Amino acid sequence: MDHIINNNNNTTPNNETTSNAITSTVPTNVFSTVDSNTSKTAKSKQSSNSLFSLEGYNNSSYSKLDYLMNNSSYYYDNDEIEKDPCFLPKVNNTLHFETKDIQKPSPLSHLTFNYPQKMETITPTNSYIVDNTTNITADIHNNNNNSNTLTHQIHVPNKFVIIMIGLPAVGKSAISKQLVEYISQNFTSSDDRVPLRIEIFNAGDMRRAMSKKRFNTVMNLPNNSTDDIFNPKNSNKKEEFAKLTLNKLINELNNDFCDIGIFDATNSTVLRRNFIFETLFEFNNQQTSNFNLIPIVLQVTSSNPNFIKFNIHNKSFNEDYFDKPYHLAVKDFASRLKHYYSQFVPFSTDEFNHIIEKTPDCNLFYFNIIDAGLKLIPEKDHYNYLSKVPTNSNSQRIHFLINLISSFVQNYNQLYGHLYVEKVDNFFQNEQEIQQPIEFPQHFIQPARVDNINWDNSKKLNYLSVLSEVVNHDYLKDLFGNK
Ligand SMILES: Nc1ncnc2c1ncn2[C@@H]1O[C@H](COP(=O)(O)OP(=O)(O)OP(=O)(O)O)[C@@H](O)[C@H]1O
Ligand SMILES: O=P(O)(O)OC[C@H]1O[C@](O)(CO)[C@@H](O)[C@@H]1O
Repeated sequence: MDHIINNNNNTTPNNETTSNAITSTVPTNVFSTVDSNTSKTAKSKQSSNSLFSLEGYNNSSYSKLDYLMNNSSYYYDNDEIEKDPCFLPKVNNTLHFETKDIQKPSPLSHLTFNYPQKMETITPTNSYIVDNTTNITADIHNNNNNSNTLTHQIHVPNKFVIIMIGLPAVGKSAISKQLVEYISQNFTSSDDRVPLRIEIFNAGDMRRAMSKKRFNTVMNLPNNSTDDIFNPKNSNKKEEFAKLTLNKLINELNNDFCDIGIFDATNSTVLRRNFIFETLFEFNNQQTSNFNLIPIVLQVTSSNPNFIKFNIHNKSFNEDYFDKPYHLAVKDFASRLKHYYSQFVPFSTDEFNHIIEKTPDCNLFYFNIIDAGLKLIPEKDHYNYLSKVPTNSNSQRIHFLINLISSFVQNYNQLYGHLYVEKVDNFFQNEQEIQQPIEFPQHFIQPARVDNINWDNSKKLNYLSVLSEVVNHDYLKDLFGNK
């Protein structure tokens, strides 16, 4: 459906006065925009054919507006303006919209824009944007000082990208799934709100899918070949999978298949995160982007050795190791973890501040979950940066989601974390029963996954034995020594 800028001036157009009797005086055209803090008005430079012009906008808003305008059709008193309207090259940050042979706006006439449908979702990013709703008001003044005000709001919906950060096996994927559940549950109970659709995009799944395509197998231990992609010296391969995952996420958001994309990867280096933020902000500035993407960082940290051991244990049953014996899987994952610890840089408030300094017109949110929510983060240590003060329903959506995530994080331990902590405690209950390492029995040579289904106490003791051997005091010291 096309969107029409309607005349919202109560003055009814009067055909008698909309004759072509335009004086040679160039009408003063005003294109004004409103934002929640300030009202900005850009007056036209008077130019012979200028219908209106805009000044004071920066490159990105200029290019979007330029695109918007060039892809619109224009009607003047219900007659389509036949000659393509065009823009003069931008001079001094002023956008001049010109038509070659249009009659100049006459008293009380209508000017109508038809935006192509996709324009509805274009995200202008700058000063003329009000929380992603663009108020475009064009006052066409004539020399009698009558004016018609043409107003239209372009709603540019927000979508959200939750960027998980954390070392392998800290629980990012588990928490992502819990967050999906939490958000979905809280939406179903709401009255008139449209539920937000959430999807998880996991870089490990992408790696496995791509490797499967390439080798028709996922049998190679990711860490047991010359191709060790977890070794920092091979990081470019891993980066490719991350890029593919992020692209997939952005595409699905842009095609409106979901509203929130969770980017589930370690995102453990500043370089990677810079890439993510730049990609998202560039997307927001692109003319072809249908939505404005708001990044939300959710960092998961765990320093409890039992948590780490338990998680490594669980990881040895994941898809990377479905055909591998338990002890090999544990060793391999432990070695992967070492690589990650050696290069991990936690997301910090400095990094947060740096991003918003570089991109002051962005929105950015930052949350932490530490040790399954056992360590509480003071509310003030969750960071919110909203460059645009919300006013309308579009921004209510941001507030609603951010409040929801905030309450998920603040109450994480009561909501989900305590169950996990219980499981860890149960798992280690009998650890003291292990006197010395046990010989690997036959079932350890079988694929680990088979064993995991119904492990009895004796198997558990064997698991603990292997774990204690691999993830031992020296290993943990080495791990944390790197930090
Ligand atoms: N908060 C948690 N709630 C429930 N289970 C958890 C939690 N944290 C860790 N786990 C357990 O630890 C294992 C590893 O967690 P998970 O796979 O979520 O880690 P991850 O950070 O996504 O790891 P990776 O980066 O290697 O994919 C899971 O199988 C899960 O059983
Ligand atoms: O590319 P990143 O940020 O290291 O994260 C993805 C990787 O993290 C892991 O989940 C680490 O265990 C792998 O499965 C996956 O390949």
